[in-house]
Parts: sequence; structure tokens; C-alpha cells
Amino acid sequence: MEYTEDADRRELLLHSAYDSDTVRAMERPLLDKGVPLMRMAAQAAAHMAAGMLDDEDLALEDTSIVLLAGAGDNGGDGLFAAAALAQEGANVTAIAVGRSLHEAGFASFVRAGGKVLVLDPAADIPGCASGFSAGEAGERLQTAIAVARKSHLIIDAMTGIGIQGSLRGIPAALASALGLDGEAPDEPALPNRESSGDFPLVLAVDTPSGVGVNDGSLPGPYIPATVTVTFGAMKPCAVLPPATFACGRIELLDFGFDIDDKDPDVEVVDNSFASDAVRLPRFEDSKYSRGVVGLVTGSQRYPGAAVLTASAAARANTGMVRYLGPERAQNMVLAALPEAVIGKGHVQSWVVGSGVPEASVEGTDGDMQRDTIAALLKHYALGSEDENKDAYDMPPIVVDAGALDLLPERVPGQVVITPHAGEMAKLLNRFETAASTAEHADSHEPYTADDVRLNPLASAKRAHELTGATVLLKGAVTIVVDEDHVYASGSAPAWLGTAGAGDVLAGLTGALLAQQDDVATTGETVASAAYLHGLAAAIASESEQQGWQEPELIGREHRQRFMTLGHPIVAGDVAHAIPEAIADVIA
Ligand SMILES: NC(=O)C1=CN([C@@H]2O[C@H](COP(=O)(O)OP(=O)(O)OC[C@H]3O[C@@H](n4cnc5c(N)ncnc54)[C@H](O)[C@@H]3O)[C@@H](O)[C@H]2O)[C@@H](O)CC1
Repeated sequence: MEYTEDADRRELLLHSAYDSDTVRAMERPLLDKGVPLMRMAAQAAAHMAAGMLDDEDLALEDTSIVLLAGAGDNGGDGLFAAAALAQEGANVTAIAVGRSLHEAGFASFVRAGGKVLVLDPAADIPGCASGFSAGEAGERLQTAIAVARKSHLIIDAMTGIGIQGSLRGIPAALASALGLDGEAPDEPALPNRESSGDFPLVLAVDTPSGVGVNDGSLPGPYIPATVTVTFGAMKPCAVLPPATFACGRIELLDFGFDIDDKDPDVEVVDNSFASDAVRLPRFEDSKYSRGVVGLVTGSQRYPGAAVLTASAAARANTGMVRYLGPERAQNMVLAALPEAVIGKGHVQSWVVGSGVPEASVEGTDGDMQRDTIAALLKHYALGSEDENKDAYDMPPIVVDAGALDLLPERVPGQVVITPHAGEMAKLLNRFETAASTAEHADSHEPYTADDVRLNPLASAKRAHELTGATVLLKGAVTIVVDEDHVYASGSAPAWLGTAGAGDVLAGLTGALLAQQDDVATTGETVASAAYLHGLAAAIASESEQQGWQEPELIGREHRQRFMTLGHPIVAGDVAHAIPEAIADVIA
């Protein structure tokens, strides 16, 4: 049925991101057929710009627009779009940031009556002065910044998928003055990233200039956008943190790429994806067949984590939870969850480390939880030559928080590590040191939590490479990396950043892993756990705000935008909302 195919394509387009090489390969056949992609892109950009101004009750003839135009095709899109807006009566100035401009785009812009300000003295743009002094170049840059700041709308078409590294030269200077430099936007987490109503608005063409298109990093200066209009397919920067926070609302123009046989570089988890990780109850089921989760969590010092992991695991569609830990934590678990079983027994998955202090915390050397975890993790150590084949037969295990420093050198992929940025930095430093010692290589620069936050994908990939584990890196958008895939989940409202939320995630992840019968891979299951965790938080906080705002497909009916910001929650609320989140994804 046509409608179904159409809906399937929409879902695939909105939840898949492809790197720049793949996008170029997908464009090729259409360009060869003579499909006017640039005109289509420009038309969408012009339409979007007009819509943004209209939303602010501004008529085009009363607006001043500044186009930041690079020398490549991204600048070409911008010039054609700006020409269309100038023709409609807007006052448009194009600021040429490179040495040339897209020829046909420039001609069209000049015909429409647009003005041009050239910033590079070495530029060669017909009809425009060049060869001016360094002093004048500086003045021109200041003029450009002032004009842009006073405008109603900046159209950022400096770089798109052709960017190499971080912005340099004039584009970098403009981006530092008009945007941010290597730090994530720090704004209230409004649902649907509502515009603050401040001018200038910023429309990014294809990608905000300066973001890491293929890894979602923020390597230097960039201009955060109010809206990003992107073409053909989503790029990783549109879905991965922190660059996704710089994209604002994302509007995707479907060029008609052949996407059916292309594996996305990043897959965004949605309800239907997560439903595969939930085992439906069967007529013949018993508590054992539905999945038993073993927990070595909580400690004398942090007994609450035992309660939170147990409460989450028990509510996440499992048959039973077994708890191992100190007596105080046992009593608390039983008080909160009389269904829990204390002591050893057969399990289908393990969760270890939540609420267990690291070795570096004073006075914890003798903590029995650490000894139990270390003994268990030994079974997962592959050895330097992959000699321990039995490790592959061990049940999946979630290694969280205080157990991360007990992770053996090489482990199989059913070992899941769940660090946040700080823990990830520590883990990488430990494993990089081991790797460089082994290879007699130079020592590496130590990672900091900020390094991880600014390039979480690279960190997660590196952690997978060094350890072999499936990696879940927590954040407003959580990233999961396994051998062949990258998944992103942005279902959580920012209210989820609260003590104990990680313990709930560990318990929930263990629960999903315990109920697998080969429908979903470890990576898919873990990504689904991150998604359900966010969804449970959304239900508990009655919030429609999300870490990742699903893009809109241009030309299709837009879904209703943000309604409620909701209210604060504690981690226990999230655990209690898990059953409803599960009901939601399997509905
Ligand atoms: N290829 C196609 O068929 C289509 C491409 N389109 C547009 O074309 C874009 C890609 O165009 P290009 O391949 O020309 O590349 P871009 O225009 O994205 O970037 C190339 C330009 O950026 C400059 N640049 C690169 N790295 C830089 C850095 N670190 N600092 C400062 N300047 C830097 C280069 O000097 C060059 O001028 C897409 O993002 C999209 O906007 C669209 O028109 C749709 C069709």
C-alpha cells in the first residue's frame, strides 16, 4: 500500500543519519539524471527563512537578512535562496567569507538586487573590490559582524558537508563573534527547542557551519541555529550530541535518495525499534523463562542503589530479581521489593557496580561487593590472545559505576559498560595507558570529562575498540556503540538528570538483556534500554521535552509541537514508570 511505504520511508529518513561520503554517493545518481538538487535545496531554504520571519510577524519587505556565503556548494544553496528572498522584497546582504562564490548562485543573487560584502582581500569575485589592505580587511570583518548582529535573520551557508576539521580563517572569526567556540549551547531545555524570540534568528543551510558533520562534535567555533534545513538525508551532526543541540529545529528535505539498502551511520531509537527488545509473555511462561537478573549493586555506603537497580529490573518485564550485597542493602531491597530473592542462583544477566564505590574511594578496599564483582568479571576476561573462549558463553553483564575500574582488559560484546562522561574519561585513560605501554607507544594526552562531552561518539568508539565491550555513553542523548553500529537515543527529558537515574538505567538494561531470545542484538537491546529509560522519565515527569527533537519532513504535515515541560522527578519515579513505558512501545 502506498501510504504504508510512504510512512516507512518517513520513519527511516527521520531516524537514520548518513555520513558525508554516503550522502555524496546517494546524490550522485540523481545529479547524473539532471535532478536540480541545488535549486530544490535553495527553494526549501528560502521557504524556511520566509516561514521563520512570518512566525515572528515580520513581512519580508520589512526584514534585513544576512547571508554568510562560503565558496562551495553550500554557499551556492545560500545564494540561490537569498536571491529568492531578495526578489520577494527582503533587504539581503551576502557576506562572502571565501575567495570565490558559486558562480550561478552569485549571478542570480546580483540579478535579484542583493548586496555583497567581500571579506577576503585575496578574493576573486566579479564586480567586487579585492586586494584591500589588512587594516581594511579587519574593518570589513567588523562591519560584517555588526550588520549580521543587527539583522533579523542570518542564513549560515559557510560550510555544509564539505567542511574539513574545525572552522579556520574568516569563517572561524565570524563564527566566534556570532556564535560559540567549542562549547555546547547552555540554554533552558525547552520542549521542541522553542525560539527565545531574540534576533537575529539563524537558519543553517544543511548543517550549522563549524560542527563535526560526521561525528557530532563541536571542535571549535560554530554558529548555533534556530532552524537547520537539511537536504537528502540527516547527517550524524543532526542526531548526535552535542552538535544536535546546535541544530535547533531540524527540517529535512527528501530528495528521493535510495536509502533502502544503505546502512545508516547512526540509527536513532524509536518505539518500534525498542519494541523488538521487549519479550512478550507466552502461555507456557514461568518466572525462569521470562528472565532472571542477578544484581551485585549497592554497598554499605550507598545502599539506595541496590533498591533502585532492583526496583527497575523487577519492573522491566522480568521473571525474577536476585540480589547479592551487604545485609543493610538486602533489608532495604526487601522492604522496597518483597519480590526480590536474596542470594546466588542461576541468572540470565548480571548488573554490577551501581552504588559500589571505586577502588580510589577511601576505606573501600575491603568492600565485599568489589570482591564479588572482581571474581565475576574474571570469567569475562578474554586474555590478550583471546584464549578464554568460555567468556563468550557467559550471560550478558552490565558493568556500571564503581565496577568500571574492575573491567578486564579485553571482554566480549555481551559485556556492556555504562559510563557517564567523567567515568568514560577515567576508563579511556586507564585503557589508553595500558595500550600504549603494551605497544611501547608515546603516552597519550589524558582525557577529561569535557573532552568526552564535546566528542562523545569518538570516545564511545574508542572505548569499544580498546575493551571490546558494548558501550553505552550516558547523556541528554545517549550513544550506544557496538562492533558495527552506532545508536542514539534522545527520548529523555532533562528532568532525568538526577541522582540514582543511572542505577535505574543499569537495572533496566540488565532486565532487557535477561529476556532476549536472539530477536535483538546486545547493542539493539542496550539502545532500547536507554530509550525506555528516557520514555519512563518522560511519563514520570509528564514532560514532552526531549534530548533529541525529532525532525520534520518538509512538505508533510507537521506534528503538533511541544505542549508541556512537566515537572521534576526522582529516580524512583522513573523505575515506577517503566511498566507504562514498556506498554507504550509494545502497543
Ligand atoms: N552535491 C550536491 O549535489 C548538492 C550539494 N548541496 C550543498 O552542497 C554542500 C556541499 O558542498 P561542497 O562540497 O562544495 O562543500 P561545502 O560548501 O560544504 O564546503 C566547502 C567550502 O568550505 C570551505 N571549508 C572547508 N573546510 C573549512 C574549514 N575548516 N574552515 C573554513 N572553511 C572551510 C572550503 O574552502 C570550501 O569553500 C552540501 O552541504 C549542501 O549544502 C546541495 O546543493 C544539494 C546538492
